[in-house]
Amino acid sequence: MSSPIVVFDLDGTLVDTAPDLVASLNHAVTQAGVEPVTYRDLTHLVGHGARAMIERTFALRNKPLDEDALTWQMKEFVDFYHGSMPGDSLPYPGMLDALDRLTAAGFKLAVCTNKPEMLANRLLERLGLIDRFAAVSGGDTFEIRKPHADHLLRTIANAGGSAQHSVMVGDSLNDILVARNAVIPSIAVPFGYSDVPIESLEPTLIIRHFDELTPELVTGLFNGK
Ligand SMILES: O=C(O)COP(=O)(O)O
Ligand SMILES: [Mg+2]
Repeated sequence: MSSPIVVFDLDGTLVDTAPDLVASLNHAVTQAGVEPVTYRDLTHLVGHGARAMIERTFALRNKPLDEDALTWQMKEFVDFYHGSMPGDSLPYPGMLDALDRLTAAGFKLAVCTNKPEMLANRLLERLGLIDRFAAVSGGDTFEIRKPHADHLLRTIANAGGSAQHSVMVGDSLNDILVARNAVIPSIAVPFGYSDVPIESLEPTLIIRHFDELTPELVTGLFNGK
């Protein structure tokens, strides 16, 4: 029988990965003479996976990037990031307790991220979180990715969850869009890496802190559908 499920985005939602994303990106791009980026830049660069983050960084700095250079940049980025995990990345306040509450109430949990699957799994392993999730899918797990509805729907199916009894929790446009495309309620958090105010994304609900993420709150969204 399929279970109720809460699906989470990873970067900027479950875990504050910004310091390591910035450090790994700068490790790669500065070797090509590209000016290092800052946390403020990151909100415009992140969200579409690692390749897009590198491409956007070169575009931001008006530097050309051909296919071979991109392949080389990806390897530098991934090797450095993978090798330093978990680095300075930390779960957001209250996140672990929220996962405990939901699991105790019978919810399945899953991760739907545009981060490459291998990096997502490694980060969750290094933070001791991997066993909490019935499924983890990355930007390269399927032939499509967020905001395509199937990224979320296939994550839910892989986790043995029920799409009718599911919500998507995220920090950015692609998380709210994937939920809307899949006709699933969305919960936005304001502490991640959105480049626009999350109110403008029109999620079903906004929570300011993980303490607000209770089984009752989630179940209320199912009933409201
Ligand atoms: O790494 C990215 O570009 C996006 O990651 P997220 O989907 O977990 O926010
Ligand atoms: Mg995110």
